[in-house]
Amino acid sequence: MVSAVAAFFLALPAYYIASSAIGLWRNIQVAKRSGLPYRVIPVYAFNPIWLLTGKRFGNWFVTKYPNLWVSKYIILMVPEWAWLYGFKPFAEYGDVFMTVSPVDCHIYIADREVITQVTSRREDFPKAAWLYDTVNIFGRNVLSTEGSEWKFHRKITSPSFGEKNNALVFAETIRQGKMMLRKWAGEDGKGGITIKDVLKDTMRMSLHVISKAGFGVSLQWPGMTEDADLIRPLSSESTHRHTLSFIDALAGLLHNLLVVLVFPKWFLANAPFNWARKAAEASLEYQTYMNELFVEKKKEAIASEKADGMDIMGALVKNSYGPNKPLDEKQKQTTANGDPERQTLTDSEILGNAFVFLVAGHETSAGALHYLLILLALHMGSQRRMQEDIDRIFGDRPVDEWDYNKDVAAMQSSMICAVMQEEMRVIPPVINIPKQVSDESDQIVMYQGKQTVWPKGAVISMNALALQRNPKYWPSTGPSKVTGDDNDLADFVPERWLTKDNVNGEEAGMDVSASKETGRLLHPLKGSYIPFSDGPRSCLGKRFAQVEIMILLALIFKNYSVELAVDELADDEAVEKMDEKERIALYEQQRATARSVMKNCSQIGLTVRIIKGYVPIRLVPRGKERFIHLFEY
Ligand code: HEM
Repeated sequence: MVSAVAAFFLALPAYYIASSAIGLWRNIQVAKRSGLPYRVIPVYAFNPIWLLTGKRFGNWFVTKYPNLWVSKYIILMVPEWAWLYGFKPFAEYGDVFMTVSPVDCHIYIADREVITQVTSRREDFPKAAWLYDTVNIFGRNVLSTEGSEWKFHRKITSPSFGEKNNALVFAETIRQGKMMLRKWAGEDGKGGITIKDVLKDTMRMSLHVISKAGFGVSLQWPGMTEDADLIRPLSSESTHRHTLSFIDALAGLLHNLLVVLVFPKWFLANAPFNWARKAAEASLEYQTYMNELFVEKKKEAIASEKADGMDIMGALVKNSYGPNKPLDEKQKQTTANGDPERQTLTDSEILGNAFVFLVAGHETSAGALHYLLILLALHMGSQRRMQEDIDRIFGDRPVDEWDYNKDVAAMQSSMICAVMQEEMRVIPPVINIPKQVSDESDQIVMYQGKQTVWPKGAVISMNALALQRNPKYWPSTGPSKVTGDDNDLADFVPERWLTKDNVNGEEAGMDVSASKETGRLLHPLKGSYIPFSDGPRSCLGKRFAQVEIMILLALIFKNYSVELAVDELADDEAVEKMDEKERIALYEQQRATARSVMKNCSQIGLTVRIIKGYVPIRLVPRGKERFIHLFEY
């Protein structure tokens, strides 16, 4: 008996090695047939044990022994190599290459023509929808579905992201931005307050905007009004006794998103851990609030109220229940699959879509704004140029007179837009946008003028970060001032978007003609700029996010400059006594610290964010800067 058990355990590793070797051999044959350059990686990069240990060990090895032949194998196995090494692997292996492991063939792309083929041939290269299965917990939706079901969701949800909603985003961002400024610059508006957890506040900011523009619920910042965190049902018909406020339910759910998506609710609710029960509570409270909102919106839709300034969920409910609803009640109960006639979403689908708007629109915008504030504190010249454009566009007009139609159009051809575009070029919130080759058949893709055969079912990553640093498509303004590299494509240089300053554009193959959408800003070649993805499955909330980010930049930088806070190096009194030279040296020291913190990013959740440390900043009234005016631009 003992020897049988021992034999079994001895056989296990042998079986594992043999099956891995056979899998690897098979996948190498597939890679050879494809005609793509490929690299063999002996361990599947998403092996859970490797995922936990590989980043530290792999990155240490690759950094310490970059020229060893083993490093060339390890580099593509290091979890998050896409963030850590940027364009480097593509410079070495080509703009499209395949990794071959015992488990799969995975295709990575940083070539704009290939990206355009993948994004435009939607049925040949569907979304890897299985990656998003878990976000169906509150109902099926536009983010997680594919095929005819996705088409249906997209058709119904797109109109609710129209201009009326964007105007609502504009107005609500101003309202929320004013409250955030009161927190950051103090009630007297004098600034000088060190803000440590910038991301926490930008998260609150974007959550409040989506709460109003997505669900029609107005929220206040803590301490701004008495009923900021009031706990009350959102429907007069509800008798539910809430235990969390609406904002705490949303924030709690998003904070525990991975846990809620992975574990069943009954398990979390009964688990012996406080964090698990809190996650279950937030999820239940969120669901109850949403059901209450739904009841109210249905009443409004039936009564034909709130035609203007409609929030996204309100527009979806109106489509299903309003007087002009396309089809009858019975059809709402059927499934979308194979039902091309259907014109309205079911109740569960409306709630499912509301949830993904919250998830997709919250962290992405908040993260971008967080990075923007730090990058502008690091790049004082760009900050100054943006402020000049803000003055030109808004002049002395009070904020209440800012106008959605006029001002957004003007911002789109200004340094405000350049700064935003550049931030998403160097740090795209979603680094690897996932696709797959259709399960039905292999697909032919043209790469560098030749046919390549992409094996059916293969996973694809469109690597936005490497693509957007590819020197074939992007003009460098010179050697990097940060790293000394021979181009500055990994650096934040918003000026490269201003066509009149862009001397390298044509040489680098850029289409430097002003685009219709962005006026005098650089118009990237098709497929070379994809922070919002591209093609029919690109981001539904692109304009929503752009309006939100640009108007916030204008609001903050109209009256304030943003500087790095130096509290950890010197207190205010010490800074006061310093001469110019000492201040410059101090700020340079803090800049170096900020840069090293910013390297410590990771895409653990949905988007990239700093995982260790933080970069504190301060708002300073314009004209009263302590540091940044001392630097030459
Ligand atoms: C800076 C902000 C944002 C960025 C960078 C961004 C980026 C993206 C990307 C890369 C995708 C494609 C994902 C994939 O195919 O796997 C996507 C899809 C999507 N985004 Fe955004 N997003 C942002 C803001 C928003 C906002 C504010 C909303 C809604 C309020 C939103 C709603 C969506 C939806 C619904 C989809 C799925 C579209 C479909 O599959 O048809 N996003 N976004």
